[in-house]
Formats: sequence, structure tokens, C-alpha cells
Amino acid sequence: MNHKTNTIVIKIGSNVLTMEDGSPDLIRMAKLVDQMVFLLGKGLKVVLVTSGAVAFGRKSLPLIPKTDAISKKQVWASIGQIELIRRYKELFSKHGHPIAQLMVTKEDFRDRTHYLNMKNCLDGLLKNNVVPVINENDAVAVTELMFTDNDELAGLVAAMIDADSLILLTNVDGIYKGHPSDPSSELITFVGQKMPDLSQYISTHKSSFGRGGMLTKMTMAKKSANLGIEVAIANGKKDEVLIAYFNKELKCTYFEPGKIKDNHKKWIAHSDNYSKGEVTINEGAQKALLSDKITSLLPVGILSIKGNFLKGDIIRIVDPEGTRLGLGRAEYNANTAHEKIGLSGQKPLVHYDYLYISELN
Ligand SMILES: Nc1ncnc2c1ncn2[C@@H]1O[C@H](COP(=O)(O)OP(=O)(O)O)[C@@H](O)[C@H]1O
Ligand SMILES: N[C@@H](CCC(=O)OP(=O)(O)O)C(=O)O
Repeated sequence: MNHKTNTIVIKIGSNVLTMEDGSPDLIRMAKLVDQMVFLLGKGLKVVLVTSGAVAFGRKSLPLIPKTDAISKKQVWASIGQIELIRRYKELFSKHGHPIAQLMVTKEDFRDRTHYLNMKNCLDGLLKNNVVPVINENDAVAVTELMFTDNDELAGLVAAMIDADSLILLTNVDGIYKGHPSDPSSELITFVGQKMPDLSQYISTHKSSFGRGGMLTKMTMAKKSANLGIEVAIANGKKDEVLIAYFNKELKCTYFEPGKIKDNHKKWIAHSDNYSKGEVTINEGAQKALLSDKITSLLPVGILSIKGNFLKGDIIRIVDPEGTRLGLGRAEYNANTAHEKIGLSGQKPLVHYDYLYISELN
């Protein structure tokens, strides 16, 4: 944790809160709440993104055999969430800390009004020293409306509130160069802004109750670090894990934060799934956008346009070879943009303030 951390988002995976047989690990839960209270005592603002609703519900109610897979998840999550949040309230209350519950879906991050309403709520809770406890609303979020997992939700929340740190607690110490259970496997302890892609080391294997897997965790960690948030993937089963992180003594996979992006850019950076169009730019425009100069995307640098986007929609920006360079908010609709392709002296299609160029192509 860097010296300037004021706000930290802590994500706790299903496997951290469950024992081998899938039953809730209430002792582990209590230890983690005690550590979050320690961080609060050090003056940090803490936001908790917690999995575990499905896991808690699964053990509380056997379902009739013909219940389909989606209904099972929805039923278990909607039952388990009650026990999950009740336990958190009980544990935080013992230390005099009030908590709040937010149940969200991916749609709440697409719509800018929803986004700003949620940000307003979170800012209000943090100002009043209330710990927000956030989970995906599994009762309504199925298939394409789902986050890949709560790692993605945690990254979106960290960007939304301009958190300084994001810690993803799972059931291994971090990303290994081999299988995590192999004693000879090396733990990757540091990931710099220019570190090559780590996906070569990551198997699709997931822990028993996890949903996303290490690949989504790594992807979200790198994207968050690219937005200026320091990230750690660490073992939530390790005693004192949050204390060790606070004291900079934690064995984990640490992602070095890049340049801090403003909040508009953080929202846009996470909007790839909502893009309504695509513009291919020429080499001159590509060079300008990748430079350190403050540059908007001008029609003179556009080669082609796809999609019938409207003013205000998010559009993808790709280089002449079709490689995604970034995202931006369209200042006018696709028809107007088509009329301006290649013309100089025109209003930017994407203004710099609403332009996000990923440094991780
Ligand atoms: N290279 C790797 N290093 C560490 N863990 C890995 C790696 N590749 C795959 N994994 C798996 O990813 C799992 C953690 O992801 P996940 O199951 O989604 O946990 P969580 O429930 O905490 O999100 C680990 O338990 C491990 O089995
Ligand atoms: N909303 C779900 C979250 C599932 C999820 O993302 O799990 P994990 O990959 O263990 O963090 C639940 O509470 O079970």
C-alpha cells in the first residue's frame, strides 16, 4: 500500500469465505472484518465488494433436482445474501461501524445517470464513515447482464470512487508462473506498467466456488493499475493479510499504478462492452493520440466509421490494422461523422476529456 492511500476497495472472493465443504467460514469472515476495522482506525476509507451469496445460500437450502442452473444461482444468491449481509452487519457493529448494502448490475455502470447516482451514494456513505458492502444483484443479473465476476465489479467501483488501492482477496498468494499448488512454482510479486502479458501463466482452472478465475482477476488488475490505482492480488485465507498489506510486508502480486486518469476517463475505460460504434484512424492520428500531448480525435484522422452511434455514445477507436487503441464518447452521431471523414478544420468527434487511450493494447 502506498503512503498516500486514503480509499481502498477490498474484494473478497467466494473461496475466502467458504471452507472446503462449501460451508461459510465465519471465523475467516470475522478476522477479515477485524482487519478492515484496523484500516478504518488508521483513517482509511474502506469499500467492501463481497462474493459469497451463492455459497452461503447453497448450504442453507437444498433445491428440487429439476431446478435449472440459472434459477439455482438466483435462488441461492437471493437467500444467501441475507445471511451474508447480516453477518457483516453483526461483525462491523461489534466495532461500532455502520455498514450499507448496495446490490448492483453491470447496467448500472453503462448508464451515465445510474453511474453518477451510485457514485453520489458511495461518496455520501464514505463521507459519513459508513462502510459500503457491495455485491452483484444475482437475482436480476444473468447471462450478458452479469459481470464476469466480482473482480470486475470491484475494478469498476475502484474507478468510480477514484480509490487509491484495490486488493483482490482470493485463495492463493497471487499469480504464479506454474500451478499454485506446486512448491516449485514462482510467485510473480511485481507487475510494472510495461510488464508483458501474464496470461501465458494462467490456467483456466478456478477455485471450487470461484466464478471468474485468475484471468479475469489479472485483466481487471492491470486495467485498474493503468487507471492509476495500485492493485494487489493476495490470499484472503492468510491471517493478518490486510495488516501485512498496510505495512507493505505482504507476499502477493502487486500491480504498479500508472498515471492517474480523471473520473470521466475511468468510466470510459470500462465502457468497452457498451460501445455502439467503431472508428478506424490513420497513422498520423494514431501517433498523435499515443503521444503525451493533449489531443482530441479529429475527423481529418479518420479512415472509416462503423455503427449507427448517436451523440454521447461510447465508440471504439482502432488503428489501421484494426487493433483497439481506446474508447471515447462521440460528440456527434455517425451520420454527421460520415460527412466529416477526412475533412480538416472540423469539431473533434471525440474530445480529449472523453477519450481513453489504453496503454495496454
Ligand atoms: N497462474 C496462476 N496463479 C495462481 N492461481 C491460478 C493461476 N492460474 C489459475 N489459477 C486459479 O485461479 C484461482 C483463483 O480464481 P477464482 O477461482 O476466481 O477465485 P475467487 O473466488 O477468489 O475469485 C486459484 O484458486 C487457482 O486455482
Ligand atoms: N454475486 C456472486 C459473486 C460471484 C463471484 O464473483 O465469485 P468470485 O469469483 O468467487 O468472486 C456471489 O455473491 O456469489
